[in-house]
Amino acid sequence: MTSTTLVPEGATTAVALSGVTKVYGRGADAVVALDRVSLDVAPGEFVCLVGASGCGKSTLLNLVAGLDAVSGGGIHVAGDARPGLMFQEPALFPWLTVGANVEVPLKLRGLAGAERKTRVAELLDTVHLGDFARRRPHELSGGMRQRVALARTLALDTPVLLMDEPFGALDAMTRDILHDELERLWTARNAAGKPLTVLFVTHNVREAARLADRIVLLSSRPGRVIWQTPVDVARPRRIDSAEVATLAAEVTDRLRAEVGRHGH
Ligand SMILES: Nc1ncnc2c1ncn2[C@@H]1O[C@H](COP(=O)(O)OP(=O)(O)OP(=O)(O)O)[C@@H](O)[C@H]1O
Repeated sequence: MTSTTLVPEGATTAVALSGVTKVYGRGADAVVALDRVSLDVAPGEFVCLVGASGCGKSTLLNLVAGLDAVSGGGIHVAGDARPGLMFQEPALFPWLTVGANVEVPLKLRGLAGAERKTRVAELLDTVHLGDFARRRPHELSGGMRQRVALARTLALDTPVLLMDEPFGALDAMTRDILHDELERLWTARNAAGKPLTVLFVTHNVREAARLADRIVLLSSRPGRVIWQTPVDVARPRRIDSAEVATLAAEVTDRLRAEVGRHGH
């Protein structure tokens, strides 16, 4: 099975991948990273992509972000909106204050000075950093820096958020808090009629079961969609709940079977 979708027929999609193939290099050195991946993501849907190391998860996000070109197939992002991208490293400008970091996308979007100030304050409040606008990144903890990165990505006012292991470098407690915050702001955006579609890559199956509306499992290289499941667990969720643990165990079994099939 290389082409699957759980989005009801006729529903609009925020991100559509159809038969996406990505090959790096040429000839004998060619690496097929993705092989005919098809995936429709509904507006406001939270999709977690899981898979063994090297199965092409980051490649997929980079292609959706427009940072690289597909070798075959097509990608459509609704309204041709530029997605926001967040990585494991916050990638903040160390010489700028927290507020100035969040202001960068607003300047690029051409917002006037007064409007920028208001928006920076709102965004920092959203991630509970209202009192830290004048600090510099090195004065903050890792979790706080990732919150600044999230505020800066939200400043793009994008309907599509691409997250590549964004909490992978954080301790479990901090990650837990950021899961709550991300879920809260994602729920608020959807409730306000400004859907936030999230494509979230993780190695951590518990994290996927904690956050996702749908979990999509990619095969080992070349990456293909081999299995997916809706997550019917009421929100807000807890990562240590029995329902999340049961689903995570099922995904782990599937992942183990896939890794075992490939011997790596
Ligand atoms: N620029 C590149 N040139 C050649 N091969 C590449 C390039 N980028 C990625 N690859 C290869 O493509 C495959 C998919 O890489 P990718 O980083 O997308 O996987 P991943 O699932 O995100 O991995 P991980 O979980 O380890 O982060 C890997 O085999 C990788 O070595």
